[in-house]
Amino acid sequence: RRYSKRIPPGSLGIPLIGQSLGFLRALHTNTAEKWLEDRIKKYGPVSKLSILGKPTVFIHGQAANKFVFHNNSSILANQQPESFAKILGDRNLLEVSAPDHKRIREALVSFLKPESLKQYVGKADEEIRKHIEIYWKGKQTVTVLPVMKILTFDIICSLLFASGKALRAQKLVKELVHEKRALLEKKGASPRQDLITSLVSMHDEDGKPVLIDKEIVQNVVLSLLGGYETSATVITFIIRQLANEPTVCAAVLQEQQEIAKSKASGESLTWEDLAKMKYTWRVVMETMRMFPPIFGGFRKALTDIEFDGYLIPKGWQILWVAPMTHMDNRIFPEPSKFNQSRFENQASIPPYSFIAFRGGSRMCPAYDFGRIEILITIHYLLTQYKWKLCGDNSFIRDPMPEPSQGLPIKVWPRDSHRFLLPSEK
Ligand code: HEM
Repeated sequence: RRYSKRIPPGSLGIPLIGQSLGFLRALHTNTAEKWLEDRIKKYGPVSKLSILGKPTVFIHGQAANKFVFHNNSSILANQQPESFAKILGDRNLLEVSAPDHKRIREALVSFLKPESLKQYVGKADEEIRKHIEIYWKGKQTVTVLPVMKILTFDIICSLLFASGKALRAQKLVKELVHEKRALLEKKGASPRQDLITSLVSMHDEDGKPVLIDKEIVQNVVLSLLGGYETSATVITFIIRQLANEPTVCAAVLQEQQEIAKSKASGESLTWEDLAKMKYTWRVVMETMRMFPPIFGGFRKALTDIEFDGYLIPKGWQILWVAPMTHMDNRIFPEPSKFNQSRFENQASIPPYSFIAFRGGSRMCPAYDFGRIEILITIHYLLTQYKWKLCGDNSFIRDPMPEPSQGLPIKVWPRDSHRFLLPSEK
C-alpha cells in the first residue's frame, strides 16, 4: 500500500542515542509531562523521535489511546525494550501475540477473576496483618516505599505459590511447577490453591495441557515482577496523599471504622467488606490518576499505519503515555487538584482517558487482585495508625514514581480497641 501521507514532524536525534537521554532525564527529575508538552508545542500532537535506538512516533490523547489499545493485533504488536524479553523470555504475555496471547491470558484470568479471588481475601488479610506486626508495630518512624515493596512481594508470592518464600526467579518457578504437578497427581493439592497449581491443572477437551511449562514459568515470573512494584507504588502514594489531605483522610477513616465496627476482634475482612469501601476506592483511583505507576509503553507497527493524517512506517514503535490524558483539563478539570469525587460516577469518565491499568485486550488482568491488596492494606494501616510526613515531599520516576527519600513518616498508634490484646484494653 502506498501512502500520500507524511511521516510525523520531529527529529530522530543523534543516531542510536536519539532523545532517550533527554526523556529518561525528564522522567527521573519528574518533568516528563513538561518534556512531552514542549514537544507538542514544537511539533504538534503527533511527532517522531528516537527512543532506545528505535524510530518512534509519540501520540497522545483519548483517540490515540483508543487507537493503541484497540487496534488489531495484526497491525500493532506489543513492543518491550529488548532487555525485557531477555530477562523474561519470549513466551510471556507482553511478548506473545494473538492467538497465543488470548490462550495464555485466559488461563491467567481464570485464576485472577473475582469469583476465584474471593477466597483469597482471607489470605491477603493475614499477610497484611503479619506485615504490620513486624514493620509498623512499636515503630516511631517508617520509610514507606521499601516496606510496601516487602509487603506486596510477600502478597504476590502467596498468590502465586501459596507460600511467602522469595524465589530465584525462573529456576525456582520451574522446580515449583514440577512440585505442584506431582502434588496434583497425588491429589495432595487443590487446583485453586495458587496460580501455579491452577495453570498446571488446566487441560483442554483432548486432555492436553493448556499451557506448556515454559509459558507457565515465564508468566508467573511476569506476574511476580509486574505485580509487586506497581501495587507498592500505589499504596505509598495513597499514604502520602492521606497525610497531605486531612479532610480526605478523615472521610476514608470514617468509612474504614464503620467496617471495623462490624467485625469481631481478629475477624478477617471479606470480599463483601471490600465492596463497601466505595469512598476509599475513589481515593485510590484519584491517586492512580495523578501518579500512575506505569507512565506508558511501546507498541510496534507491523505494517504501514495511518494515524491522524500521518504515516507511521512499518517497524517503527509507538509511544503511549498515561499522564497526558490523566492531566488533561478538558477531561479532568483542574487536573493538579486531588479530587476523588471525579470517580463518583464512573460512567461520566470518558472512555480511554483513565488508563492506569491500560485498556483493551492487554489491560492489566490483575485489577481485582490489586484492589484487594490495596484496600485491605489501607484498612489496617489507617484504623490502627496515624502518620505525618517527616521527609521530602518530592518524587522522581525511575521509571515508576518514587518519593525522593522513600517516604519517611512518623507514626502513632490510633486508639482502637479492636486491635488491642485483651490484656492491653
Ligand atoms: C495497582 C497495581 C497495578 C497496576 C497499576 C498495573 C498496571 C498495568 C498496566 C498499565 C499494564 C499494561 C502494560 C503494557 O501494556 O505495557 C499491565 C499489564 C499486566 N499486569 Fe498489571 N498492574 C498492577 C498490578 C498487577 C498485579 C498485582 C499483577 C499480577 C498478579 C499484574 C499482572 C500484569 C500482567 C500479567 C500484565 C500483562 C497483560 C497482557 O499483556 O495481557 N499487574 N498492568
